Order: sequence, then structure tokens, then C-alpha cells
Amino acid sequence: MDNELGKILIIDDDEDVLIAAKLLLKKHAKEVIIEKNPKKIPFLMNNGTYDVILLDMNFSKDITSGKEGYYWLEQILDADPSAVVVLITAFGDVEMAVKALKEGATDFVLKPWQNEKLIATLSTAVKLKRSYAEVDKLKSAKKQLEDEISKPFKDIIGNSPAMKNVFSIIDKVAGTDANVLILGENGTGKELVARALHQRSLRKDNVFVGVDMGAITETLFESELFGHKKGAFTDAKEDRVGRFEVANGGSLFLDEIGNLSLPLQSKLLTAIQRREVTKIGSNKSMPIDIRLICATNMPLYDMVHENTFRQDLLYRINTVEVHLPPLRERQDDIILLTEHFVKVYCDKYRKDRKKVASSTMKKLQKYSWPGNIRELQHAIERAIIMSEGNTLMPDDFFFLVQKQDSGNETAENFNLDEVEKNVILKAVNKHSGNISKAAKELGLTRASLYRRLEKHGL
Ligand SMILES: Nc1ncnc2c1ncn2[C@@H]1O[C@H](COP(=O)(O)OP(=O)(O)OP(=O)(O)O)[C@@H](O)[C@H]1O
Repeated sequence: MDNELGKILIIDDDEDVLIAAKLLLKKHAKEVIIEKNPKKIPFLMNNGTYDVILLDMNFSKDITSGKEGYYWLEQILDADPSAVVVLITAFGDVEMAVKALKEGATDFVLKPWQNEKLIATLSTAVKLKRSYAEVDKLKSAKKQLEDEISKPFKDIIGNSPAMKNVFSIIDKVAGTDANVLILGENGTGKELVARALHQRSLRKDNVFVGVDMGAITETLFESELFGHKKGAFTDAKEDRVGRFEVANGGSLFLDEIGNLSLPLQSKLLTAIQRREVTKIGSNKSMPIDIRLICATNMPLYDMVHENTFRQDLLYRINTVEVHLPPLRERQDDIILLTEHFVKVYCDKYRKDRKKVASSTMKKLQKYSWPGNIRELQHAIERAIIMSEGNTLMPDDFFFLVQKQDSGNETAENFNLDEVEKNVILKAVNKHSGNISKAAKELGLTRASLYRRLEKHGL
């Protein structure tokens, strides 16, 4: 026999009822526990969990008020609010049973019961309990997913004219459904701006779904974006919901859009133009209501000239453009961002708030930040972890080594200072920022290498 009913607890002061029920139900359950004395209920509830509890309504002989039944029902639900309790009531007590349903019982059976009816009632009750558990699980998964995809909007820091312009565009465009194209080098905050647009839009209570187009393979593109039906291809073991569908009602952020091949560009264009998608293996299209935000670090306009990016797709996605300037062009923002990240990482690593020496700030402002804000963020995190003093000194950022323009290397330069600076840079680079090894190679002590690094603002 199957164990469909799981673990059952039966409480009834009539021993005959207990034995008859146990005999009947043990064929359908994993375990049947019987109890004559309701006072044991708290103990039983403390020491086990049950898929379903069968509870008598009237314990003391000749008393049919059901008061005891209500009392024990309350005790059970107190101990386990998700308990599934089926009441056993005498014929004529239906009114009482209905009242118990309002108090939280799942169902009731009338004594004497019909075997099949009892099994069916318990089976439905157990399924109900499992579906409650499933709903709870899904709710928590949904919450986690929402937290993940709608990560709290973090402030965008910046006071430079370029960033003020970005803020003003965000303010103007966020509330509209206009497609937005965000352009900027790696780590300039494109995703942050995309999330800010979503958080300030009318769609903010719906999801923000990000897709890294650079990470999607040619073969999985359609399945990933539009979904597929079970059996549509060999590996399609289950139906899959595409990102367009997940984002329905919210915002879809297509990152690294410049990395899409021409055939995929046209598939994407068709979906955007028609505002509908068709799952692989389905012949029905589905309307999609999304706000589209795209981003790239690639020169899309040049790519259009070189015929590597479709002009019609560019004009679909660039209703409004946001240009995020590289960090090296936002000197003042370097100060603000540095102070911000110092605070963030001192808090994170439970260190006293560190100061930043003005020579350090100068060094950070002089550096070219090829990885932009992401690189600054990581540099500060690293310095906070490693530094021992209360003030961050230029040495705490010894690993920031300016890459030389290869064009300059061939040009002859006899300026002694420049030559020294370049040789030092090459040595530090060669040893991946290891000052001891670089000093050894240069024939200097560590202290004098540090002095020279400082002299050159490195
Ligand atoms: N103006 C800013 N203020 C505060 N933090 C910022 C700012 N700009 C970027 N950041 C932080 O820098 C990191 C990189 O930002 P983000 O991922 O948005 O850049 P991106 O341009 O999308 O990068 P990629 O091109 O590599 O995808 C993130 O941790 C982000 O929170």
C-alpha cells in the first residue's frame, strides 16, 4: 500500500474508534500514532510533526458541547499553525463542526464514518497541507528572487557636471516608458543607472530583469530570452520561461548589447518591434509589456558604419541616451567616491573610520582608472583590508600601476625623471606590484623604492 497519508495522529477517548481507525489507515500511511488522552496533545505536538491530525470533538462522556474539542484544536494550532486537523464529530453536530472550521480546522468526518470517505477526506487534507508547504516554499523563493533581481537601489555618487547631466536625464526619462541606451566604459555604473531608472519608474513594483548578452551563447539565445516548450529540442526537459516573459510588466536590462552577433540582433529586433515573443516549440506568440534599457561599452555608431551593428536596432533602443563618462574625466567625483567606499569598507570590515591623506587623494586622482569605479571600489577595499594605520597613505595603493601607452614606449625620451619613472613602473609591473621583488631588481632598498614611487606620484 502507498504511504500517501504520511504520518497521522489520532486522538479520541474511545478505544474502539482508535483501533478501528488505526487498522484502516495504517495501510495508507507511513505511521499512525493513536492517543486516548487529549492531555498528551502538548507533549505529542512538541515531539513530532504530523501530516494530518484526526481529533475527536467530544472527549468527556455524555458531553457534546464540543468545548473540549475547540480547546484542543486551539492548542494544536498554537503549537503548529500549519497543522492540518480533521475533526471527528457525531451526527447532529455539524453546526459545531462548521464553527470549528472557522477556528482553523481543515475538515470534519461524521461518526460512524464510511471507510472510503474517511480516507478521501484525509487524503485531500494531506494534499492541502503539502500545497500550503509548496506555496510557502514558492513564496520564499519568489521573495529571494525579487530581492536578487531588484537589489536595493544604491545611491549614485557624483557631483561632476557630467554626472549632474546624467542625473537630470534620469529624472526626465525615468517616468516615461522610453527605451534608454546607456553608453560607457566598463565599471562606469551602467547597471547602477539602469536600476535607478527602474526604481524611479512607474514599473518599480514589478521586476527588473538583467541579461548579460555577452554571456549568452548563440544556441541558447532564443531559449534564454523567449523561452521554450518542453520537448522543443533534445535538452528541453521542462517548459522554460524566457527573460522577456519574466520581465513582463517591469524593466528588461540588456547589458553588453554590442556583443550580439548580426543574426541575433535581428531576432531581438523582431521581438522589440512586435512587442511579442514566441517560445521555441510553440506556435502562439505572447504579448510582452516591458521597458527596455540597453547598455554597452562598444562604439555602436562606429559599428553601424562597419556593418557589425544594425542601424534599425540602434534606432529602436536609443530613444534616449545616457553617456557615462570614464572616472579619469571626473576628478572631483574621485574624492566623493573614495570617501564613500572608505566608509562602506571600514563598516564592512569593522574597522575604525580611516582618513585619506591628501597625497593619497592626489595619487588616486592622477591614476587613469581603466576599470573605472569598479576598480576604485576594489582598490579601496583592498587598501582598507591591508592597511594598519588610521590614514590611508599612497603606499597603501602601491598596486595601482599606470599601464604605459605602447606608442610612448618606442618614442625616445631622455628626460631622466621620466626614464626613472618608466623603469620603476616596468619593474613593479613585472613583479605584479610586489615591492620587495621590484626593489631587488632595481638594485634599491624597499624604502628608497617607496620614496621614488611617492616622488613620481605612483
Ligand atoms: N556613481 C557611482 N556611485 C557609487 N557607486 C558606483 C557608481 N558607479 C558605479 N558604482 C559601483 O561600481 C560598480 C560597477 O558598476 P556597474 O556594474 O553599474 O558598472 P557597469 O558600467 O555596468 O560595468 P560593466 O560594463 O562591467 O557591466 C558597482 O559596484 C557599482 O555599485
